[in-house]
Amino acid sequence: MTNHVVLFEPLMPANTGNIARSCAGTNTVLHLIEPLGFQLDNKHMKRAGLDYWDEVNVVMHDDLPSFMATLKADDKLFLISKFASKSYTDVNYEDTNKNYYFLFGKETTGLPETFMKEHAELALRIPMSNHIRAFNLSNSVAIVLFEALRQQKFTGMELAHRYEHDKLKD
Ligand SMILES: C[S@@+](CC[C@H](N)C(=O)[O-])C[C@H]1O[C@@H](n2cnc3c(N)ncnc32)[C@H](O)[C@@H]1O
Repeated sequence: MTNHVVLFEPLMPANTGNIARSCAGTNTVLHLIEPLGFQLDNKHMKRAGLDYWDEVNVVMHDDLPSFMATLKADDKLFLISKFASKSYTDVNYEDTNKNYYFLFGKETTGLPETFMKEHAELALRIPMSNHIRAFNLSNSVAIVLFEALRQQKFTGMELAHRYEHDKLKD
């Protein structure tokens, strides 16, 4: 079982850097669908991802159809979009034999409308008030990813760690 975060044409390097850091910390594969709005060596992206960029398994895709062509019959794909009427919490992500792919839209225009309509049954919303247009992309990734990880009982992650200088222990 693996979790996959898929970013459709991300524009802002700091968002992708933050998401790369979250992926490194959760053993999640990061897929980037081109074109990107920045160079992968952008200093803002590197800074947001700090020293963690080398720890992330990054897979590049030329475009959305190329990414879709890599999916296997058993893979579970979800479109993460405010336009969905089903909540991301109303899905079971527990099956540890499956690959879960969470596809997020670009910061300005989200996912393409025709693609959304073709796969409407796969769309999931993060509940939100009407005071904002949408959540930030990297926050949206963290919200959905950690619900999947919670249901998977944080498999492969450390629930506790003994640090050399530990603020809670001697
Ligand atoms: C800044 S939002 C883009 C908003 C854009 N106007 C749109 O049409 O989706 C960037 C991405 O974050 C995710 N996102 C933000 N808020 C969300 C919400 N309430 N529910 C689900 N996804 C959300 C989506 O993947 C979205 O494409």
